[in-house]
Amino acid sequence: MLKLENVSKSYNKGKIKAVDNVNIHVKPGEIFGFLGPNGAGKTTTIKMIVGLLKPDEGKIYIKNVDNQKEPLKAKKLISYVPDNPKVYERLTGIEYLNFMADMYGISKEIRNKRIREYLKVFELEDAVGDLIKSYSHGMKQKIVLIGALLNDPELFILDEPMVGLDPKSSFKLKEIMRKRCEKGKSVFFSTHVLEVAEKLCNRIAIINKGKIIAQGTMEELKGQFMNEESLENIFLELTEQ
Ligand SMILES: Nc1ncnc2c1ncn2[C@@H]1O[C@H](COP(=O)(O)OP(=O)(O)OP(=O)(O)O)[C@@H](O)[C@H]1O
Repeated sequence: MLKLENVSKSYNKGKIKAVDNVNIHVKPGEIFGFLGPNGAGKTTTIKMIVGLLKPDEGKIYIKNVDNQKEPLKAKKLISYVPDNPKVYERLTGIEYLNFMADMYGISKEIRNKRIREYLKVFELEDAVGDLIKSYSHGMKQKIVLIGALLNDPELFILDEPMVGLDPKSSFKLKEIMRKRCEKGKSVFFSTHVLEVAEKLCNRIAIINKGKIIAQGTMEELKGQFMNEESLENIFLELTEQ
């Protein structure tokens, strides 16, 4: 579903190596957690996957589509929720959702069904006619999530999705992630919340100083780190070296 091959990216004319020869493979039907301390290179990696940044080296494939060679074809397969969603504040919720559906060329019938369904899930039905600038931070996050789900993406990519969501919304999002994966679709998300990653993810990669320092299922990681019981211990041992 998603393959990163020897991907690297530097900032400031090579002075900061944000992502260093990263290899990641996400399979269909997987929830994949991308973990790492602050400044490890998570957002830079995600921005390269979604086509907002160009890798200095390496290749990224989404369902075997090279995201540099065929960017539009690759973008049709994904949806992206950034860590700090900037929404068009002068649109109403429903105008924004229709705009997103137009961008992906979704028919009226399908979009109306999906919009109704997700507005109900995230309890935004009453606010959808109001301007987004009147929304709380959590409501803005939820409208962006709904917008990103409208194209029913093969690969759903989220940067720190749980931050700012209340426990109920966070629970609903996790349910949506699980259901998508049951249908053979995939989710790739970064998080600092290790308990969420441990419970939710089929596989995990840990990045530190731009390099992947561990990748596998929880069982595989526990096998590698025999003395460590929890993901938190493994994470701390690896990232404090
Ligand atoms: N636009 C930029 N210009 C220069 N350096 C940058 C830029 N964006 C990120 N960096 C640097 O690249 C490295 C990786 O940053 P990145 O934002 O990818 O990490 P992150 O793992 O997402 O961090 P966090 O968990 O704090 O969001 C850091 O050293 C950061 O300071």
